[in-house]
Amino acid sequence: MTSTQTSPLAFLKGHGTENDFVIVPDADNAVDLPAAAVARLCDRRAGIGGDGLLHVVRSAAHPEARGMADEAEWFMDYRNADGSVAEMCGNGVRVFARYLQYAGHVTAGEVAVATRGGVKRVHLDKDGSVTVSMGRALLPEDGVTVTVDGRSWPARNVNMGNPHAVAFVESLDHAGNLFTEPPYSPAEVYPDGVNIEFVADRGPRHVAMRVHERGAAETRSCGTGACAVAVATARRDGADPALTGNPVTYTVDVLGGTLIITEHPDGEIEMTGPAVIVAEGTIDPSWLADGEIETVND
Ligand SMILES: N[C@@H](CCC[C@H](N)C(=O)O)C(=O)O
Repeated sequence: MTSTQTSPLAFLKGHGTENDFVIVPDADNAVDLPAAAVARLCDRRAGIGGDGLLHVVRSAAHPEARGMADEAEWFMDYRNADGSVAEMCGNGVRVFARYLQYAGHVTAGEVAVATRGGVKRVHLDKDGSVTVSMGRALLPEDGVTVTVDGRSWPARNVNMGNPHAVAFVESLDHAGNLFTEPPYSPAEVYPDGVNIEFVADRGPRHVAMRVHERGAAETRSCGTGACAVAVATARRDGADPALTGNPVTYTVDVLGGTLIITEHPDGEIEMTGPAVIVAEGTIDPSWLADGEIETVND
């Protein structure tokens, strides 16, 4: 926000499987949101609190989204809790679509949302869940070794528009407290940082995960992470839809609920789960413009 912002700023709060977001509607892209302001808003003690922030802007009004304006009227300008910019957020885009419906910008049915990871088609299902077509996963050959409390695991490199390292563990407790990012090597594999998922088996086509998110620490869910986990698990299980010609569906339990992930033979990945708006209000502009950021989201 610029120091010239003097009128109260509208916000909403929403979450998808408890991956929670501050939502800032700003159709004309008139609000400047530097990293410090985003971190202040996402601070759980001194601010509103969230794993990230959804800046809701018309695509035509945002330099990064103008090229997508013909396909998608709205752009999800996604920020992590520490203020850093991310390419994509799977739960965020489902909550973003729920917000568009809540605000009357769209009715139930399908809505296209522009993201830094391209245009995503989101379906507001009649049962209250939200399904998003996430596109295809990339599976670079190079992986890393992740270490927690003296235990190490190989982690599969999966790119869902944003980077993920997926490690299979015997118990999710082995991921430790995840207050800080687990060390991984070689670091060069992820020059822009990475989201790290720990996965444990729960049954046939059913896994559970915990995640350390880039720019936010441990969160209770990560949509792109759940997709990365489903793809990595399918490859581990010898269930590559491109080879079998059959879609494969995984149930992925996260700390905040359950996501259903289907990978189709053409590589397209669909994710379904809840997305809710829980509150709305106004931000005091003098509070936001003022003061130091002393704590990070936890
Ligand atoms: N929680 C999100 C992912 C948000 C971005 C991530 N922290 C990154 O920096 O890549 C999701 O639901 O996908």
